[in-house]
Amino acid sequence: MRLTEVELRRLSLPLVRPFRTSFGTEVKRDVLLIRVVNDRGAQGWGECVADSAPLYSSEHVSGAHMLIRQFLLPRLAAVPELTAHQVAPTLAAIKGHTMAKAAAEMAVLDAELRELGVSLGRHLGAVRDAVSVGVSVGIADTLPELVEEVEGYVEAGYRRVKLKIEPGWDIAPLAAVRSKFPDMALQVDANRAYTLADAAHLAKLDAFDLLLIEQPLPEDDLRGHAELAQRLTTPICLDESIVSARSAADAIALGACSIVNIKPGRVGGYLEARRIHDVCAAHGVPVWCGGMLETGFGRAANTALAALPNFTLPGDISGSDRYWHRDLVTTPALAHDGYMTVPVGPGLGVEPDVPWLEELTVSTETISF
Ligand SMILES: O=C(O)CCC(=O)N[C@@H](C(=O)O)c1ccccc1
Repeated sequence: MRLTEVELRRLSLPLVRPFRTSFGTEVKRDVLLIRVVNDRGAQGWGECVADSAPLYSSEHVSGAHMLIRQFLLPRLAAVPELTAHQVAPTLAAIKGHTMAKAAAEMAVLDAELRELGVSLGRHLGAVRDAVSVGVSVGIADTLPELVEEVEGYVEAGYRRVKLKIEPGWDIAPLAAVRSKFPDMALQVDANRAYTLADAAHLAKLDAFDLLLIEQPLPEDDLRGHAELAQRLTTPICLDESIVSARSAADAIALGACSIVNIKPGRVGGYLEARRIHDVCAAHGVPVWCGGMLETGFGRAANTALAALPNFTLPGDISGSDRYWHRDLVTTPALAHDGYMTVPVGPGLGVEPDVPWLEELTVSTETISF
C-alpha cells in the first residue's frame, strides 16, 4: 500500500480508579491513536502505549507523537508499496522508540489485514477462540481496600490476579490476599523496585505459591536476575528487560528468566512480539501477554496475540470495564469467566466509537502524502 493520509489523535481518558505501581499513579490516560489511510482508501488503527511521563520506559506519549510525525511517517510514506512486514526494516535507522514504531506498524498491519479480510489472530497464528485472562491490581492505600478490590475481580470471574508490589508493600498484601484466596492463581509485579541486596527478603515470597515474580530488578540487570533465580523457587518473569527477540534469547541463555511477559508496544510491534513468542517456545519458556492500560484497540490486538500456542499463562487483558467507563471502540472487550474472546473481524476486528472518540479528543492532526 502507499500511505496517503495519517491522522494523529490525542485523547484524555479518565480511569475508573487510580492505578498505582512502584513507579507512579495514573488517574487518566493520555492516549495517542494513529489512523492511516492508503491509496485504495483502506484505513487502519494503531495505539501508542507510551505513558504521559517516561516512568515505565524512556518513551512518553508527547515524544512518541513528535517522533512519529517527524521521523517515522516521512520514511513510511516514501515506500511506494508498503507492507506491515516492511515497517520495522524501513524504520530500523531510527534508534529505539519501540512504542512509537509499534503504533505505526499496528496501523499499517490493521489496514493491510482489513483489505485482505483477514483477522489479526489468523494472521499471527492464533490457535484458540478465547484466551485466559487475569487482572492487574495496583498498590492500595490499605490492606482492606486491596482485599476488597481483589474480591470484586474474583466475583467478576477472574481466576488470576497480579499484585503490584514494592519495598514496604509486598509480604503483608500477599499474606492478606493469599489467606482470603488460598487456591487462586496469584503473581506479583515489582516493576524493577528491588535490588539483588533484597534477595533474602524476596525469597520470603516463595511462601505464597506464586505463579511468578515479575521484573524484581532493574531492566538492565540480567546477571542479577540470574543470581536471584538461583535463590528463589518462584519463577522469575521479565517484562521491561525484554525489548526484542534477541534480548529474550540472551535473557533465557543467561538464566535470567523462565517466563516472559510480551508487550507488543515495548518490543516494537505485534510482529516482533510473535518472534519473541517463537524464541521462547523454542526454549520451552512460556509467555503471557502484558498490558499497558490499552483502550479497546490495543486490548483487541493483545487478545489476538495471546491466542498463539505458547501463550500458556493468563495475560493482563482484563475487560475494558476494568479501566474505562466507556471504551473507544463500539465492541469493548469484556472478560467472561476469566476468558476473553479473540476478535474474528478483519484486522483488529473492532471499530471506533466515533462520537465518543470525538468527545475525548484533545487534539488531532492529519498529514497528507
Ligand atoms: O491490565 C493492564 O493493561 C495493565 C497491566 C499492568 O499492570 N501494566 C503495568 C506493568 O508494568 O505491566 C503498567 C502500568 C502502567 C503503565 C505501564 C505498565
